[in-house]
Amino acid sequence: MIYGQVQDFLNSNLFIINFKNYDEISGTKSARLAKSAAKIAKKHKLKIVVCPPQHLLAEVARSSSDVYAQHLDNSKVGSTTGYVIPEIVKKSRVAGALINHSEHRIPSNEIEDLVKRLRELQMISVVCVQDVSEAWVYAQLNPDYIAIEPPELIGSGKAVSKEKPEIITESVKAVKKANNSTQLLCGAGIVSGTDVSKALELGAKGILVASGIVKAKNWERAIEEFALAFVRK
Ligand SMILES: O=C(CO)COP(=O)(O)O
Repeated sequence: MIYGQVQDFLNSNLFIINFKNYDEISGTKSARLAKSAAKIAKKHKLKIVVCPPQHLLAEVARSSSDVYAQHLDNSKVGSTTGYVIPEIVKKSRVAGALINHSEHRIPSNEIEDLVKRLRELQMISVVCVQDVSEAWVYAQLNPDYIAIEPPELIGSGKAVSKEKPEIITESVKAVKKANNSTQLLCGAGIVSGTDVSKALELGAKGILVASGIVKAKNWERAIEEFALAFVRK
């Protein structure tokens, strides 16, 4: 992305679908889900990013421009084995990454290094946090996004925006206090358009969702329902 495009990107809402390792997205199904996301994104002029499993990143990124890794390792370019690193995935057209997801936590010094590395590579960084105090700590690193996800609501079908609205409003404040360009996303338990609308009403710039889309019977219909919440906000 050139500079102007990066700015446009950061000014718009963001809808990230984390495929995790659900069986529903195994093999060629990841590319199919990414294609549905791209179709709805285009229809509504909305930023929808997909995070397929690591081994499918390059394949999905061949046909979709908005692909982030679910995790990256802070290992060096060169003689390192079995790690997935920013410089190399960038060359397969991966545009960003989740860092420190609740299901793949890493030490704070690695979070700091990865945010810097992604910035230098002009890739988008999304630092996942579990509570408001972590939102404040990591917002000060100025990642592109902080994604707040209370771990107990992940995969529960009970939306953070309805169960714990205060965690979103407090995180918005924490991120603002850092006084930089970082923006807040939220996730955990989001399964409907009204969950999305509520998250946006509370001040989130977008959402990070997994099972609500991946496990839906009809992917396109579910993505469309979420997308409409962004369009109608
Ligand atoms: O962990 C999450 C996204 O990264 C949230 O998962 P669910 O949408 O399944 O609750």
